[in-house]
Amino acid sequence: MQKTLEKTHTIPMENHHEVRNEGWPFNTKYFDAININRSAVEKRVATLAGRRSVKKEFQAAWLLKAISMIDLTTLAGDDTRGNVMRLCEKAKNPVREDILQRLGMQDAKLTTGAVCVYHNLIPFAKEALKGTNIPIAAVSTGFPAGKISLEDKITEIKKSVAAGATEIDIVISRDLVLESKWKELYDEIKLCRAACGDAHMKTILATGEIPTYTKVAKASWVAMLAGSDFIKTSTGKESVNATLAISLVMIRCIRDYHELTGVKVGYKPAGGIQKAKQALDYLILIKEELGNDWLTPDLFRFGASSLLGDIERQLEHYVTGRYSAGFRHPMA
Ligand SMILES: O=C[C@H](O)COP(=O)(O)O
Repeated sequence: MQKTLEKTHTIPMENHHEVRNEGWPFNTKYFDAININRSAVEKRVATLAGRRSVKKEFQAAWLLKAISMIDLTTLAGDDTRGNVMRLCEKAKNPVREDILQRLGMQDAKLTTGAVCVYHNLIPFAKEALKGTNIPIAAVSTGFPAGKISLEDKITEIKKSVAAGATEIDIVISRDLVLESKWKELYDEIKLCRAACGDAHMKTILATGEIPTYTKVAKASWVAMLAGSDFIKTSTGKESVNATLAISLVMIRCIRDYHELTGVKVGYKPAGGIQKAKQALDYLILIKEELGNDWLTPDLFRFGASSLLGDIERQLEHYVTGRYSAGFRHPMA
């Protein structure tokens, strides 16, 4: 039986967002008064999964949408040309043809939002993605710890852009957050943004290394004021990576920044998002807090290495009624 999705989409598939965040003059007045109540945040997200769910054909449509917002990532010490080439093939064809056909989505030209790799693997991604519009994101600025000089950070960014990355994921100096050196942090991020040129910049806060939600919120503000196109939770290498609670804190800052400036900054939770169900929880949170405008690859991405495999498995279950073994959905 064909389970076509054409009439059941609840989220638009097109991207409309074109305006970049050019930043805003630094002033601590925007975030001085922030004081986040941790238990209120945790209570709000704890009820999310119980209160809201996405069913059947809506779920399949949302999962396809989620795929279009994945930064399909490999950031491993043993990355090779071969596994980056395979990753890119998966980014181009994220769901098996027979599953897409049964969903009536074979002509949707579905791809992931981007691929995300280390700098020295950009040429292989470029080769594999030639002729597509799939962006190459590179992690930069001394990823994952950020413990290099600012001069070296700028040089790294410029090299990645020159090599063909159109998105740069930078890591911030966490010590500046820990010591509340907000103006220094602003200046550092602003210089990184200038070095990115036309490449879009996602600023990784590494929230697992920031001790309070209040500091996460303040760092989110500084990153946006300095011109980040996206704010991103984690490198995937911290002991605590993306969580719904941290996401709530960060996306409310995005909402408030939009109210102040009229500019929409994107959001990227990353690290530890492996299951389709988790992805749906994030999408529900975004829809509830920011609205449908943010449910586009221009304003929302998952940073994930293995999420796609589980989503494909759930889609196969939707069309066949059976679960296949995880190894049938290799590479993400
Ligand atoms: O930015 C992306 C993360 O490094 C991916 O983390 P993950 O391997 O836990 O999915």
